[in-house]
This record gives sequence, structure tokens and C-alpha cells, in this order.
Amino acid sequence: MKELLSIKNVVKKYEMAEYNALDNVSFSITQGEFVAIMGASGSGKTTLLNIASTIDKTDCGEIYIKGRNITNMSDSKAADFRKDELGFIFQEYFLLDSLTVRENLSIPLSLLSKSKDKIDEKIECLASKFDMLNQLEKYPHQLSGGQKQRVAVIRAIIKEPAIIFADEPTGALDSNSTESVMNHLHLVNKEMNSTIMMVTHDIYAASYASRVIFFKDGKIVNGIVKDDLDDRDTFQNQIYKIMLSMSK
Ligand SMILES: Nc1ncnc2c1ncn2[C@@H]1O[C@H](COP(=O)(O)OP(=O)(O)OP(=O)(O)O)[C@@H](O)[C@H]1O
Repeated sequence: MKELLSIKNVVKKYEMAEYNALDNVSFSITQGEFVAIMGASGSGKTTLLNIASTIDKTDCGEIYIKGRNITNMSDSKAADFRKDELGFIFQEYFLLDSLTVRENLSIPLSLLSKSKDKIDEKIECLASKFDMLNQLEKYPHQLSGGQKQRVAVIRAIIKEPAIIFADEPTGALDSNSTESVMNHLHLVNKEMNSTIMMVTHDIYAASYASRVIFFKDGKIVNGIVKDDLDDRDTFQNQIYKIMLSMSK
């Protein structure tokens, strides 16, 4: 299978820190995989996501996305790379409050100089899939948390990025909204064959992934792949047991 993201021997130590936030981390994600990164607070999950997505730099090691070495990209090249190739979903949504949902969603494609007709066509197609067609002319403050996060998911996928990085996408949501957002993320992964790397504390959210990688003290300590024959409850149970054993 085609390797999409490859992390090789990555080390990251913050200034004044006693320990490495990432300590010789290596793994790869193939095209179409949905990988969840789990671990206790401080285990290095967000540091990993920031380094894998060009937001932060490593001290040692290399990162490749679609075969391109992104390790030492200049800031301006990294910004272009993010615009062209990466999608982001954050806990706090980061929608622009003064713009409608439609205007928020048009930004990624406008930045890629797509025509207005193409942009509207794409927005309406995805809004329909995400049950958001009636919300396009509303402003973010008129939406529920779950609806805002669905807009953020559409915004992340609309330009069909090479990979989507999601940092605690359900962290601010109640259980109903979490279920809806995760169902839509799952749909994106299956129907559009999107590659997703998601950092989460939430065992339920992680159970939607096809693989979970577990971190402790900046190191990978375990990994589990969902068996196609197993249902999500079984996978969630397996994740729970590993998290429990790691906390002992
Ligand atoms: N900017 C920073 N400066 C110094 N130390 C940092 C910085 N950011 C993170 N750290 C430290 O690096 C380690 C890993 O932090 P990181 O935020 O990656 O963990 P995490 O697993 O994402 O935690 P959480 O689940 O609480 O968000 C921690 O010990 C943290 O205190």
C-alpha cells in the first residue's frame, strides 16, 4: 500500500525541558488510513501532530508526506504546502465569525484560485452529504457545536488534501454531537478515501479509526488495528483495555 506520511526517528525536546517530548518516534500512515493517536496528557500527541503537519520543527529525524521531505522546509514553503496539501480540524473549530458558513467554506478553494461556480458546486455537494444545506447562509454563532465542527470538517476536506490532521476534534462536543461528527469523519475516510491522523483523549472517538497508536512519555508503546470483522464496540473495548494497562 502507498505510504502517505512517514515519520522517521523523530526527536523533539523543548527548551528548558528535562525530557524529550518525542523520543525517537517512527511510524507511517498509508493512503486511506484513519489513524488515531492516543496517550495520557503530556505524552507528546500534539507535539507529534504539529511536527507532522509542518507547524513545528523536529530536532532530529525526518518527515515525508507524499514522498516529499518536509523536515526542513522554509516557513513560506511550509505555508504553501499546508495550503495545497493539508487539511486541519481543531477542537475550537476556528471558523471566521463575521463570515457565513458558505463564505467560510469558500476560503480554502478561493486560496487555490478556483472559480466561483466550481466553489459553489463543491460546497453544495459536501453540505448535502453533511446535512448542512440549510445552514449555508447562517453565521457560526447561529450553529450548534456539532454543526460548527461539521463545517470545520467540510472546510478541511473541500480541497481534497493529501492528509487531514485533527487535534481533539470532539473535545468540546457533547455525546450526540461527537457521534455525528465522528460518523461524518468516518464517511469522509471511507467514501472519499481520505487519509486522517487524529489526536484524541476520547476512546469513543478513537474507535472510529482503522488503527490506534498509543504514546507514553514521547514514545510509541502500543498499536492496534481494527479487524474488519469486528464491530466498533469490540474495537472500543480493546482500546479501553490498552489505555487502562498503560495507566497502571
Ligand atoms: N511549547 C512548549 N514548551 C515547553 N514544553 C512543552 C511545550 N509544549 C509541550 N511541552 C511539553 O512537551 C510534552 C508533550 O506535550 P504535548 O502537548 O505534545 O502532549 P499531549 O500528549 O498533546 O498532551 P495533552 O493531551 O495534554 O494535550 C509535555 O511534557 C509538555 O509539557
